[in-house]
Amino acid sequence: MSDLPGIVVNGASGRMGQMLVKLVSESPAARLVGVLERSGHDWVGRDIGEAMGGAALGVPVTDDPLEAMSKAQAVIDFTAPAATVPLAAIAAQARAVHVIGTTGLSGDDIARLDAAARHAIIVRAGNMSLGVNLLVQLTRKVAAALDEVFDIEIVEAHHKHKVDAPSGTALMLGEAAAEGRGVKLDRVADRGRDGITGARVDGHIGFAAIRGGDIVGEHDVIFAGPGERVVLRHVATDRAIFARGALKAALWGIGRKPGSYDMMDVLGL
Ligand SMILES: NC(=O)C1=CN([C@@H]2O[C@H](COP(=O)(O)OP(=O)(O)OC[C@H]3O[C@@H](n4cnc5c(N)ncnc54)[C@H](OP(=O)(O)O)[C@@H]3O)[C@@H](O)[C@H]2O)C=CC1
Ligand SMILES: O=C(O)C1=N[C@H](C(=O)O)C[C@H](O)C1
Repeated sequence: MSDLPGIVVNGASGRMGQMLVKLVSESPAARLVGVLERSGHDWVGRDIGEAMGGAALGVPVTDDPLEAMSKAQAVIDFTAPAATVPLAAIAAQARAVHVIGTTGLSGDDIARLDAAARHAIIVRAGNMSLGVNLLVQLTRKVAAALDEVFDIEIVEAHHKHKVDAPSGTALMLGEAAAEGRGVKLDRVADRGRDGITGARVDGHIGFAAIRGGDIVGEHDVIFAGPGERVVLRHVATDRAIFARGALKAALWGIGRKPGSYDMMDVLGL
C-alpha cells in the first residue's frame, strides 16, 4: 500500500469532478482513495474509471462521505452549496483537509464554513488557477493606483450550464478592486442592470455575466477613465488549471492548523 496522501473527490460525475479524478489518479504525488456522488446517482456502486468510460481504477463510487474519507487526508469538492456546506462538518470529523472550489455560496453558507473551520482545515477559492490569483493581486494594485474617475467594470463569460452569477472569480476580483479602493464591495456593487437604471454612480463596481456554449471561463476587469482604459484579462481554455490548483491546495493543507485558507496562502502570493 502506497503511503502517498489519500484524496477523495466529491461530485465525481461533474465536469470538475471527472477532471479531478483523472488528475489525482494519474498524479505521482497523491492517490485516489474515494469518490463521492449524491445518493440515488446511477454511478453509486460502480468503479469510477469505468463509469467515466475508461479502464477500472479500483475505486467504487459511494454516497457515504465517512466511508469515502476513512483512508483520506483530503477531500476536493467542486459541487454545489447544498453539498459543500454539510460536507465541511464531516471532513472535520474525518480530520481531512476540505478543498472547496464550489461557487454561488451565500453569506450564510460562508458563515457556516467559517464556523466549521474552527475545527477543520478549509482551503476555499472561487478560482484555483495561478493566473486568476495573480490577476486578483494585479486588480488590487491597479484599483489602489487609479482614483474614482476610473469606473471599474467586471465582465465574465462562462459555459451555458453554469448556474451562478456573478462567477466566484468575478466576486474575488470585485473584492480585490474594492479593497484596493478601501471600500466594502457590498456597498458599491452594481449587479445586473436593466431598464432605466440612471447614470452610473462614481465609485461603483459593476458586474456583467455572459453565458453560452462551452466557454471555460473568461474575466475582464475594466478600468474606464476619461480618454483611456486599462483592461486586465484572464482566459481559461482548459479546466485542468483549476484541478491542478485544487490538488496543490489539498497537498499544501495536510498537517496545517484548523482554519480558513485560500489560494493566496497556497501559492504564497
Ligand atoms: N474554484 C474554481 O477554480 C472552480 C470552481 N468551479 C465551481 O465548481 C462547481 C462545480 O462545477 P462543475 O463541475 O462545472 O459542475 P457540474 O454541474 O458539472 O458538477 C457538479 C457536481 O456536483 C454534484 N452536486 C450538485 N448538487 C449536489 C447536491 N445538492 N448534493 C450532492 N451533489 C451535488 C453533481 O451531482 P449531480 O450530477 O447528481 O447533480 C455533480 O457531480 C461550481 O460551483 C463551479 O462554479 C468550477 C470550476 C473552477
Ligand atoms: O462554473 C465554472 O465553470 C467556473 N466557475 C468558477 C467561477 O465561478 O468563477 C471558476 C471558473 O471561472 C469556472
